[in-house]
Amino acid sequence: MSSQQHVAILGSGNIGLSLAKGLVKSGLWQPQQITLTRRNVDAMAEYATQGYQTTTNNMKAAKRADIVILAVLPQQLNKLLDEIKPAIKSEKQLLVSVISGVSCEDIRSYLEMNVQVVRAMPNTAIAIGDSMTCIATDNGSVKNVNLVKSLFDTVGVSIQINEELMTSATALCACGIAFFLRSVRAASQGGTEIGFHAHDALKMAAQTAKGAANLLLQLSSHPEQEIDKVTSPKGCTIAGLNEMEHNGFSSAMIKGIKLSAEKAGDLYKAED
Ligand SMILES: NC(=O)C1=CN([C@@H]2O[C@H](COP(=O)(O)OP(=O)(O)OC[C@H]3O[C@@H](n4cnc5c(N)ncnc54)[C@H](O)[C@@H]3O)[C@@H](O)[C@H]2O)C=CC1
Ligand SMILES: O=C(O)[C@@H]1CCC=N1
Repeated sequence: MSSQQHVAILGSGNIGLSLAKGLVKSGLWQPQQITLTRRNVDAMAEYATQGYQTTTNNMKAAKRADIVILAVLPQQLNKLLDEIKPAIKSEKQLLVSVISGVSCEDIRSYLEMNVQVVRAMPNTAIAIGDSMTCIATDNGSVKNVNLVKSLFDTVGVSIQINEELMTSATALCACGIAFFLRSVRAASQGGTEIGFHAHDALKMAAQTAKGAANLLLQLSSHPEQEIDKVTSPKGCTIAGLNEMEHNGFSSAMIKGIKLSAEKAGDLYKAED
């Protein structure tokens, strides 16, 4: 990463601040190369003491930056674009948006400018460097897509997908964190009912979920292949698993993901 490059993160909330921390932790970026904006500058005081530039002035932050990361909520985007429009030069900045439901073309047409836009959809595990991030563009150069990929590779694993799949990626990976957390919570509630203190049950459920995910990631195997190893004939696992399926376990997850994907596609349109 060039030591001359500067990145502005506009809307430094959960995702924006986690990304900033990841970039610095990677050693590829210095805090001095990163400007953070937020409406309440006091909420970034801790970051200012670490050397990040902090400001409420989006226009100035965008003007100075080579990479401008848009990290506000969908309903806050148009106001932000109005603020930064005078600072954006299509030949200078690369815009990176993590905003759900907003296409690259939505951003260009609002700005009335042919600037390069790359979208990135991380999840909140970005805070611990374990995000699954999907990246897409309709006009970004290969060099810029690789640059954005390298930013998000510092905070987890990233893949490039077609832009039309970004709302699906939002549901599966960004919302997905909540779905898996709720299933861990439900497992811990079951654990408490069968005899464990709540904090023990939660730890046991979370570590078991981590082990299950790692079996798939490390062995590159299929869930059913691993499930077959657990389900002894006439055993207790298949009894529990079938009971869950009779109650709609897989169906509930599939329906929830489909609904989230539909909703993700409507988040920005709802603001028009
Ligand atoms: N939370 C999540 O799991 C994920 C969120 N996203 C997307 O990332 C975006 C940000 O989400 P979060 O970080 O969770 O939201 P957040 O609400 O924590 O952060 C947004 C920040 O933007 C600030 N802000 C609003 N208007 C501003 C303006 N004009 N200038 C400067 N700052 C401004 C707010 O004060 C807030 O701190 C959203 O568009 C969301 O769809 C994407 C993937 C995952
Ligand atoms: O719930 C939401 O709308 C945001 C986008 C993806 C995760 N959280």
